[in-house]
Amino acid sequence: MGFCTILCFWASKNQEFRWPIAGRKAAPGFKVAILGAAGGIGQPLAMLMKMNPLVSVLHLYDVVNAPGVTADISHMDTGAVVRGFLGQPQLESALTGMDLVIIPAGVPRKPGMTRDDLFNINAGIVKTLCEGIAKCCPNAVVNLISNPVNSTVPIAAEVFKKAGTYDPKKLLGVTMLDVVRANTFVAEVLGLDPREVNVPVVGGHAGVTILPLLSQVKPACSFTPEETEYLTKRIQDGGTEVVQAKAGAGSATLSMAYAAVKFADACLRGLRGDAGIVECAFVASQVTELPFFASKVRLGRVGAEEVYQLGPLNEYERVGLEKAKKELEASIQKGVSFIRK
Ligand SMILES: NC(=O)c1ccc[n+]([C@@H]2O[C@H](COP(=O)([O-])OP(=O)(O)OC[C@H]3O[C@@H](n4cnc5c(N)ncnc54)[C@H](O)[C@@H]3O)[C@@H](O)[C@H]2O)c1
Ligand SMILES: O=C(O)C[C@H](O)C(=O)O
Repeated sequence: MGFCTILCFWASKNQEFRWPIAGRKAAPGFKVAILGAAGGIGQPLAMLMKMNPLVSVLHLYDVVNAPGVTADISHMDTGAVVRGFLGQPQLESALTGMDLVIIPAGVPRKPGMTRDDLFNINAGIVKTLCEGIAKCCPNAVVNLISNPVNSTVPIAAEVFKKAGTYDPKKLLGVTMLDVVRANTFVAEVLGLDPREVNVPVVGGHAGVTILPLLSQVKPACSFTPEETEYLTKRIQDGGTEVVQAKAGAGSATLSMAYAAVKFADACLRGLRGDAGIVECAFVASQVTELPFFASKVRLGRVGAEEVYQLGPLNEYERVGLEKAKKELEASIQKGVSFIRK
């Protein structure tokens, strides 16, 4: 039996387990927890958050392999103090005192599945984790990655409402990967560096609910109807493109970790009080008649401080919006009913 096996066995029996066992005092900064930290997204996300100078404490929670990932990440010579938490008995310790909780816990798609096919497993996981957040860090900003985001965000909201801790500004469904993909694919068509391109992506995070607003791309540009059709479809199917290429080994993990860190960093800069931090996210919204919708939001000291309207849409986008709302409504309702049943 190797040292790690003994450690994992001991950790699973010992609710007070921490890694490292003796740690140094944390420098000023934000305390961030990753739930699902040993997964395909969780591991590179943990690595990138350990490199973020705004993070002083990084808690890595998972139901498997948290000690191994924590030992590994803790050897990086960056500022954040890293602690690992393994299994449900350690969830409360993982969450207590956190400013930001990032959730990539849950199962990913295999070829042929929709994100909604993940609902039966991931809904329960998100519910349990959010109950922990409501109890241990009710003021934390939550970045929810677990699919189907269109339903897991409403689930989280209902859990927080039930616990009496719901603050719509603090619950953000992560749709940053859609923006990252849109920037990349649009830049390819325009022959630009993707860092020069910004594409707002609104609606939700599944199929036709992913609605890129190509009429609002910066820098200002125009597309032929064929380019619009190609880009919209490619952005909507970006996740499926990766699922198919991975052929059963999961869905996007590395680009998602990159996108999650880009979004988490924006949230932390907002919490710090930086002005003008605007990103797209799936949030409680009055932009349409639906209770949740992804659009640009201004991130500030208390989370999503302002939710922006969609701006002028062209006819192609107006048609897309109607399709998106129809599917979104059902997904939101499914999430709400899971808790209210
Ligand atoms: N929002 C997005 O844009 C986006 C992008 C990519 C993937 N995702 C979703 O993110 C989720 C994770 O994807 P992945 O590729 O990292 O999957 P993965 O299977 O590689 O990792 C998931 C991790 O979650 C852990 N986990 C399971 N149940 C848990 C629980 N109750 N508490 C804590 N951790 C738990 C697993 O042990 C595993 O380590 C999936 O639902 C996937 O669909 C979302
Ligand atoms: O496509 C998936 O299932 C994962 C994720 O939602 C993605 O967009 O890559």
